[in-house]
Amino acid sequence: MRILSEFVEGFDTLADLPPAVSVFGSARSKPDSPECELARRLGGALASAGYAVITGGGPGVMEAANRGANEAGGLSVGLGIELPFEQGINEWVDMGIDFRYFFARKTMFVKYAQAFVVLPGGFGTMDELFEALTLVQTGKVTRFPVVLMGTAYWSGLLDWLRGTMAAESKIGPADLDLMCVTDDVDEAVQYIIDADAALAAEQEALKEAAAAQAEARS
Ligand SMILES: CC(C)=CCNc1ncnc2c1ncn2[C@@H]1O[C@H](COP(=O)(O)O)[C@@H](O)[C@H]1O
Repeated sequence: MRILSEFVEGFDTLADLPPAVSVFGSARSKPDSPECELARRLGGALASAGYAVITGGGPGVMEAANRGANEAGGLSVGLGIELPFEQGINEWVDMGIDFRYFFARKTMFVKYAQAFVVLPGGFGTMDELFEALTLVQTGKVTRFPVVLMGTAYWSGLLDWLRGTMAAESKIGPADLDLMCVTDDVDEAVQYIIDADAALAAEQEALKEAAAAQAEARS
């Protein structure tokens, strides 16, 4: 069955991936647009910090992030999607997988990444952003940093989330803190590194507490 084989191929191919960050953004942005320039610098900075960069493997912001990672000597991953106006996986991807189903592909973006960075984009980008926020909000993934880059682009949405969605109690006040919003590549990467370190410390403390409990029982 194609659906199952997409999960199996994804899990097999990505099993040995080093720590990675998924980067999202518009398929339509021109290579010389500010968001592509930002995505390229971000891809490079993530690669320099030791993260593989995962994108949707398409054009625009995806291609720019893959390009930045590739040029900085990092691992550049593209999880492509079969579309009627198919353009193929961009040339900056070292490890590419093609999916027919969005939902199988979306599982891979979350399962194999330590964090999401979301740059300006359209419906596809919104879908990916709000899926990540829902997973964090409901505790289906823990401590998953979500970074929004492009403060001017996101400000209208953030105002609405604060002024309408939170004001009418459709989300909790703390839910808005699930995102870091910045234009600064270094700040974005540092936020991810800090969240990684906090999670590692938490897991270590849990392990030590479990070991101490086992010791006390014996
Ligand atoms: C020129 C054009 C529309 C090509 C489409 N080719 C695509 N290739 C790969 N992923 C895509 C594509 N279109 C949308 N996506 C997915 O949706 C997001 C971008 O959608 P949008 O442009 O923001 O809404 C990306 O992060 C990606 O995961």
